[in-house]
Amino acid sequence: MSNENEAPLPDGWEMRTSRSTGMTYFLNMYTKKSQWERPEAPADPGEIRCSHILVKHAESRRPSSWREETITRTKEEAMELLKGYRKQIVSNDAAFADLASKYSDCSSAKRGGDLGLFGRGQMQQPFEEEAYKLKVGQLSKPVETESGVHIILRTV
Ligand SMILES: Cn1nc(-c2ccccc2)cc1C(=O)N[C@H](Cc1nc2ccccc2[nH]1)C(=O)O
Repeated sequence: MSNENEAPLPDGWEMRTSRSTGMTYFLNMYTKKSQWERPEAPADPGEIRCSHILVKHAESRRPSSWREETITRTKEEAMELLKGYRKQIVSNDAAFADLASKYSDCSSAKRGGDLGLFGRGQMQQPFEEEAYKLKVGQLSKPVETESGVHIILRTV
């Protein structure tokens, strides 16, 4: 039985009682791994799944995409475009996957921006850092990487 005075558990954890010993342990609801110590930080989700809309610019690592052979827009112009897409999504005037499939400069545009499942260490650091902060269903603020400027939707 948890003491009602105890602080609530960080996100993603559940308190369980061992059938064999009656001792309390803690279960990471994402990875199903357990531990005896009371967690002090949100449970690491292991792999997550995200979709994104990428707008490249002239300073992008590869200023070319399925949409445009040579991308010449400035970083500022890319950011303005992306903020416009984000506004349409937040106001429900457009669906994320529709805008991604039309305007994203990433080849994942063909899948509505879906990147599939990924773990830490697979994506460029600024992208990973922002993606792992998101709760499922949450849309990020614009994020800059060497590829360009992104908005990220966490889906799993
Ligand atoms: C990381 N990744 N996954 C796909 C992908 C996934 C599923 C289906 C098709 C393509 C494409 C990419 C990729 O790096 N694309 C690059 C652009 C890009 N740069 C990224 C940096 C971080 C996250 C996603 C990113 N996408 C490109 O097309 O020039």
